[in-house]
Amino acid sequence: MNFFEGEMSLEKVRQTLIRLEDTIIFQLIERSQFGRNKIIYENNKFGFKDFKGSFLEYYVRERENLDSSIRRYDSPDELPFFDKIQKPILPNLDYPSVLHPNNINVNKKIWDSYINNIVPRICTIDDDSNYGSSATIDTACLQALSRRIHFGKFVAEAKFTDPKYHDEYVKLITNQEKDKIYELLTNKDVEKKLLARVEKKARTFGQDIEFQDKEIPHLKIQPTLIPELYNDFIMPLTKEVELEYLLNRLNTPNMTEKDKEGHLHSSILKEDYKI
Ligand SMILES: C=C(O[C@@H]1C=C(C(=O)O)C=C[C@H]1O)C(=O)O
Repeated sequence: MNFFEGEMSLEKVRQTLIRLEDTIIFQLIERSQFGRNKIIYENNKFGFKDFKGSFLEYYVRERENLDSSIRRYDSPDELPFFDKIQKPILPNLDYPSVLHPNNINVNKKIWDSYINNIVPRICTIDDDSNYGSSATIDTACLQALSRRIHFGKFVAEAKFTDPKYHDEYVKLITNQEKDKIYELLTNKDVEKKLLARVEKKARTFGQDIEFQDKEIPHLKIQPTLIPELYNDFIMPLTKEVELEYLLNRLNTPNMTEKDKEGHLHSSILKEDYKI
């Protein structure tokens, strides 16, 4: 089953977001076991030939070159529906293409938030020289975060097509009323439940089995950090994607069958759109 069979239901999309929490939390816990290793995010520190970026950018680029499932587009016309609806993204951008196929402004924010806020908060040790391991997990973290945040497009599409809110959205979008759209797409109840759930998951997934006999379980990560990161970065960025998608929603024709198909073969792997 995928989102496009029948109505695109908000419930189905939300279930996927919940499932993606597991991936994100596991990867962040993994990353927290290594030092911050700041040097891997700084440009020009490793003396790569003909490459001026950071170790992480180099690493991600090389990894993607090996991964045939990452599709690079030759022109904006090739972009599938959901990418067209955002500003078309051309290849040869500054940032690695794990994050490319979608919205470049958001991609930059994901990248910057991750490096400047998320990593410093979860890594308690400063530098332990595990540069390769750190970059490997960073790639997985960025992929998981990017995927989750860009799912905002599906969330927004489901909200837009919901008969209960459709007319209201059309009116607000016609007038480009950003704040009101943001307010309408925000669901405080869902957010509150999410924050409680991800803390519980962090507490559960982060237990060290070796220390199980002790009365107080040994936790690999401070569990309250995870809801903090969701609250400060992951949810706001998701909502930004939703908002931008909706602001552009009336400029684009409805999805054709071909668009639906194309989309399922697009940037984010096909499997990830299945439930
Ligand atoms: C994703 C949604 O939209 C908003 C963003 C949320 C999030 O990023 O988790 C949660 C609730 C909403 O405020 C949703 O409604 O499920």
